[in-house]
Amino acid sequence: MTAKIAVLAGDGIGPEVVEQGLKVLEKTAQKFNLSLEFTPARVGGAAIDQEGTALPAATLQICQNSDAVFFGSVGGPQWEKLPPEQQPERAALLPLRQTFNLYANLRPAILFKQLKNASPLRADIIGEGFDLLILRELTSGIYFGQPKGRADDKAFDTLSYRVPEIVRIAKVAFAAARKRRKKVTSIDKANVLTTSVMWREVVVEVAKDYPDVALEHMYIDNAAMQLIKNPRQFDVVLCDNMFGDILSDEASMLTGSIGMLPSASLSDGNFGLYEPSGGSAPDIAGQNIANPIAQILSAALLCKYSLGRPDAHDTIFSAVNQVLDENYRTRDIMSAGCQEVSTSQMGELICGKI
Ligand SMILES: NC(=O)c1ccc[n+]([C@@H]2O[C@H](COP(=O)([O-])OP(=O)(O)OC[C@H]3O[C@@H](n4cnc5c(N)ncnc54)[C@H](O)[C@@H]3O)[C@@H](O)[C@H]2O)c1
Ligand SMILES: CC(C)[C@H](C(=O)O)[C@@H](O)C(=O)O
Ligand SMILES: [Mg+2]
Repeated sequence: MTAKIAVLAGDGIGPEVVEQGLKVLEKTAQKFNLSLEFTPARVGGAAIDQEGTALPAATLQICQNSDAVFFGSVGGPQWEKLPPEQQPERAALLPLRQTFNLYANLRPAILFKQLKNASPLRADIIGEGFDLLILRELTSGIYFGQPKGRADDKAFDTLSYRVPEIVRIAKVAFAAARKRRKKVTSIDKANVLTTSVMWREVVVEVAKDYPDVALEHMYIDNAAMQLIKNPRQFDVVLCDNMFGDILSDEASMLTGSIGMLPSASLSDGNFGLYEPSGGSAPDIAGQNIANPIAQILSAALLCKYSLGRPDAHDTIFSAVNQVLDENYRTRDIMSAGCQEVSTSQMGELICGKI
């Protein structure tokens, strides 16, 4: 059976890194005899410029007809003068997440041992490395709560959660932890926020069905500090939408660069949207220097979750490992004694190991 993949490259470095991700997916498909059909579609600022809207109906239709969306990134200074609700992030990415009910956002932050020198952490803190999973609730919380708006000299957003929204993301966290090191750290601000008090209560309830998984609670401010003090204490880090956004960027840097952090946004079935956790990086766009590994590892997650092929995932992961073993680095993860390569060279090198 042919798997249909919508390709939404978007803005900034999006097209450059998506091209490398596609090369890797094509090579992987050959190796594993998978039939993949790619359909490109415009999104974000690129779609605004061509069609006057960040998420054209045709793009949404292509996504609806697909088994997965391979997404680059959207946004940039050119579109920041538009009314906020027309800008790429709010008019394309958030509606996509909501339309497909992609409530579970997996952001695995893994320190490849070859990148110890690229991490800002001290060697004794890194130890043998770390492998944590930031699990971010993606379709509720302050991003989507109503009302939001402005009146006179006031602006407001609403942070709200319903119990079932917390139950479902907590179940994903415990199920994931069961296959890992059996620990969930639930992040909240229950000393101040009413939503967090309920979040904590609900997580405690859900935990009763997973007695084999240890649960701890941590305030967001402490978590931001503990991540740097000792990232190895974490296994699955369960966060609401906003806290997960922030902690995942922080965790990415501990692995060497935001250019290393992939993500999978999932719902209850096999459909998913796969994108790097970072953005369109306008400061380096068009220079062929962006790190494509986050996009390539997002392709690996696509194989695992939407195609049901963990073997293809592992092959891509191992290809990245081998290229790092050979000391090839993009600029963001460069260190002494390594060879600097461009975005496209990194993509080629990884393809060569598949
Ligand atoms: N999912 C998305 O589409 C997404 C995510 C985050 C930000 N954005 C948008 O991207 C634009 C820029 O946002 P920002 O600057 O806050 O965040 P950003 O992640 O784009 O960039 C932050 C810094 O990280 C660097 N960086 C990011 N990805 C990199 C890569 N693959 N390789 C090497 N360096 C990389 C950038 O050069 C920059 O210095 C904004 O319009 C923002 O809204 C989009
Ligand atoms: C671009 C923005 C809307 C998005 C978010 O905040 O979710 C991004 O920062 C991310 O982490 O995917
Ligand atoms: Mg973010």
